Amino acid sequence: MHLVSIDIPTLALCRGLLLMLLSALLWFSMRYDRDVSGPGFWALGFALNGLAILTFLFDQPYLVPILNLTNHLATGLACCALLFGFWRFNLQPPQWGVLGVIAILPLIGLLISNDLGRNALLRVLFTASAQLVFYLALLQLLLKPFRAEIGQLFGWLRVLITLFLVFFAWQYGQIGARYLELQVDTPNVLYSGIFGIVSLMFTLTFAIACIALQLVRISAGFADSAMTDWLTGLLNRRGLSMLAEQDDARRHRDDSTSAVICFDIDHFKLVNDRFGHPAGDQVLKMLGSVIRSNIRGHDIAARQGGEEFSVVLVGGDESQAIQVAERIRQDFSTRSLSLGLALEEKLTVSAGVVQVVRDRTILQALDAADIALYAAKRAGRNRVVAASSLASASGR
Ligand SMILES: Nc1nc2c(ncn2[C@@H]2O[C@H](COP(=O)(O)OP(=O)(O)OP(=O)(O)O)[C@@H](O)[C@H]2O)c(=O)[nH]1
Repeated sequence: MHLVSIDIPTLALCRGLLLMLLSALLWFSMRYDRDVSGPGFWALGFALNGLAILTFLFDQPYLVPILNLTNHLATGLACCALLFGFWRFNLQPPQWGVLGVIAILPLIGLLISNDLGRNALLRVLFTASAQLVFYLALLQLLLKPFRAEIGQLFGWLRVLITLFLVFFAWQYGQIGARYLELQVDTPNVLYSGIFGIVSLMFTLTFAIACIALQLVRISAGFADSAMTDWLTGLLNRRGLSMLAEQDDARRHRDDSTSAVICFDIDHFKLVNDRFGHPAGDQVLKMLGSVIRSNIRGHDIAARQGGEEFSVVLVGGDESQAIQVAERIRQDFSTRSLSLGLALEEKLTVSAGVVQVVRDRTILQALDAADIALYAAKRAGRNRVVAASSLASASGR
């Protein structure tokens, strides 16, 4: 009994064309992305997938060998491109062995089925095995999102793939049973039709999920650049305020400390006046890189504007901050020589240091560090002054 009548070529046409369309959309989205390699491979993968499916539209006997070859080659390469795209997207190294298996299994299936001439089922089973390897590799890859924003989408994709794998196992389990000439009593046309529709829905949802992943990454990139200083790559004032708030909440929760340092390049105006703004920019970039190389990964570094930089030593105290500030001060004056500016003296920085006391915020501590910084300037520059030393001096 036929409950529904499903026209396989029409289904193939819809699926092939929709995949091409989604591939074009992914291609288009790459205009807004700095790292285009991941989505570029997805676009290629979906286009190849579409091409493989469109081969089902033709049924002229003389075309069968070339269509079979195209279908198998395109299916294997499509899975490789999609997987490779996920590796690139997730900033992980590709596993070439897995790609090799996925690309070669469908071709082996094609060769064996032609040589043995038994029937087309063997060929289908080899292609399905390659796809199974692809889905399993993908499931494993989706366990490790490279940034928090995409974690939820990765979770949804895992659920989608797992559900599809159930259908996949059911369909190809039946084909395998037929190949082994086991007795399976199923209305195959209807079931293949249902599998065709499920497979269509899955592939389209999968392609749309890739577009969504790409959009989330693009918007996360925009958010990052709104918080980043264009010249040094450190945080800007906005980024600093956001992370400072997070650190305030953490200290409140853990009842722990942090320390802040403010830096200002001494007589920086002279550099601009004598060597021009581009040379001044070089000096600012260098201080940014000196700071970055002297703090730990979870510390916060920002260029607040002009030649003023600040650092939050997360979980640090005043004595650690003095050490770090001293290290940066010395490193900066040594490395400034490498810029080759014809200055009579080395370039130097002054710094103000303060420990963030209980019930105060990082932004309040930065104001106190600024006062210490200007005390360092008044005392002759090229030195580190702790806010606590000012308080004890004024208390005396
Ligand atoms: N090249 C460059 N210069 C900048 C930038 N932002 C601010 N400046 C310059 O930084 C200089 C700051 O000068 P001042 O505030 O007078 O300070 P200073 O010359 O460093 O003197 P002291 O801080 O008292 O040691 C000005 O000349 C600004 O034009 C920037 O993004 N690039």
